[in-house]
Amino acid sequence: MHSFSPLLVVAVALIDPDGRVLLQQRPPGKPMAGLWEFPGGKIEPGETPELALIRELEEELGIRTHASCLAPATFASEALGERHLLLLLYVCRKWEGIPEARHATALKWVRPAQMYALDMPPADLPLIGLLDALI
Ligand SMILES: Nc1nc2c([nH]c(=O)n2[C@@H]2O[C@H](COP(=O)(O)OP(=O)(O)OP(=O)(O)O)[C@@H](O)[C@H]2O)c(=O)[nH]1
Repeated sequence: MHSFSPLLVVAVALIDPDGRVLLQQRPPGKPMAGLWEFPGGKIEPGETPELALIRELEEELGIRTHASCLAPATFASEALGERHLLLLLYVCRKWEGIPEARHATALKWVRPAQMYALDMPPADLPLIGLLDALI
């Protein structure tokens, strides 16, 4: 039987009071360098998705949030090389601190409609319409 071991990734649309969403640009040297993505990363063994996201937000952006501020929004299911990516997307409107690009090349706040014009990972494209409807 074919064994299926998905790559579990958690990501978040941080939404500011103007309805803009934070994207970060993947740095050189990483797969998909230069593409604009939602902050997040792989869920480590033993972590809940929410704790993985809280950890990634601290590491990548230097901001703090709580599980109660993370609302599950949608997910993406997409082939990724030899693996299969399951990307769990949350939305969050409340955090502490000002996001800074600790890992990314750059950050930018964009409205969902503007995302269609940006280079984003293939898994992210189906998520844009949902965010557009949600915000
Ligand atoms: N964070 C994030 N990852 C995404 C998005 N879309 C997408 O396909 N991915 C993929 O999901 C995976 C996330 O892994 P990562 O490399 O960013 O996460 P990480 O920080 O745990 O990795 P590292 O510790 O190996 O550097 C990558 O293969 C990345 O290309 C997205 O919107 N946000």
